[in-house]
Amino acid sequence: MKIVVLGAGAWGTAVAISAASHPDGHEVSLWARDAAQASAMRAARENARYLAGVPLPAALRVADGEIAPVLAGADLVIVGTPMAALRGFLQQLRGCLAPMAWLCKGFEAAEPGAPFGLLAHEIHARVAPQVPAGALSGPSFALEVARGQPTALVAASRDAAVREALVQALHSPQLRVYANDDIVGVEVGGAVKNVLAIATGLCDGLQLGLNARAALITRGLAEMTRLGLALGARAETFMGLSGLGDLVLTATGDLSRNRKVGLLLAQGLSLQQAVQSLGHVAEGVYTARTALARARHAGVEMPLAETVVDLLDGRLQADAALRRLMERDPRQE
Ligand SMILES: NC(=O)c1ccc[n+]([C@@H]2O[C@H](COP(=O)([O-])OP(=O)(O)OC[C@H]3O[C@@H](n4cnc5c(N)ncnc54)[C@H](O)[C@@H]3O)[C@@H](O)[C@H]2O)c1
Ligand SMILES: O=P(O)(O)OC[C@H](O)CO
Repeated sequence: MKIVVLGAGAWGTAVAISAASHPDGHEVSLWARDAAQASAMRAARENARYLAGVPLPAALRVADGEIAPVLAGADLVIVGTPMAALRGFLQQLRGCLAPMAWLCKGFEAAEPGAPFGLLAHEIHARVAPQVPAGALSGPSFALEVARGQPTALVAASRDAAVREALVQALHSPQLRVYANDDIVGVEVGGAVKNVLAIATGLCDGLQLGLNARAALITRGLAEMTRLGLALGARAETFMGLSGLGDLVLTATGDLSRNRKVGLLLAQGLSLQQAVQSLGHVAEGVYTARTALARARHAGVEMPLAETVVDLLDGRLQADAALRRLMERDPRQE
């Protein structure tokens, strides 16, 4: 296959490395918007800024500049940027006939005048519905995938051809790719787990204990599922890789940037300091407000997300956040 990955951050690069190492011998291009970064990657055969120490396979070509020539003849196009850049790429890809998939996990910030922001498949439906598309999600730290460590992902799309293209491109002895047609469930899981990972980082940073962490993850899963069901997802999706799987990984794995934001807030850093120190995107910071706005619009209660939003917006101090959650009225599980 000829595969193009747009965006040379940590995850775009890791997915491109994985595709270029595939036993079927795919031809893979990784496009970076920054020409200097692309040229450094070509020279060093490494993405030193985002994935230092992992060599780029010989079958991986690094591109920059105009996107159209890079896309020519592609069998699969993967957008590897954060959520905030997806709409712009979908607009550019309107004429694309090849299956495409995005890697971002989150809700877009609300457009001016809109009551709330959208999930990626909702942006796709409005901007480029004619392009066959879907999401690649699931529990996956870029560094582990780039190193070829065992990982299982989910190819989510209502379009079977997109699910099949992703499986054909990436399923390998190192990387299992499961197909799922519940794109709403897969995307709600991928977005909300980022918010919950901030909460878990905070909980662990404040040394509240393992009981508290388990309670947070379990109640977080309930919260995520409630929102998903209200938006049309299937309940069983939340028990799978893109729900429970990604929530456990991101909430407990120290490679998570979202978890790290929570840990840094617990140390007393401001949100700005925490975000700046990462050097990578932490989608939960941008997604939390939209997730909560969607929940309110759908009449769904999300006390954990609400607490994270109040914390991020400076209305609540770290140590008061847990008190508020613990002081809620008793209820049925
Ligand atoms: N890193 C991971 O382990 C991982 C795993 C699964 C999913 N994700 C998701 O993938 C998405 C990307 O994450 P990441 O870790 O690669 O982020 P990152 O911060 O490492 O890199 C982001 C990349 O996107 C590029 N970019 C940003 N805006 C752009 C624009 N407008 N046009 C072109 N390029 C642009 C940046 O230059 C950078 O190369 C996020 O939504 C994240 O939640 C990340
Ligand atoms: O580092 P994070 O918190 O953005 O999480 C990365 C992946 O989404 C984990 O599946």
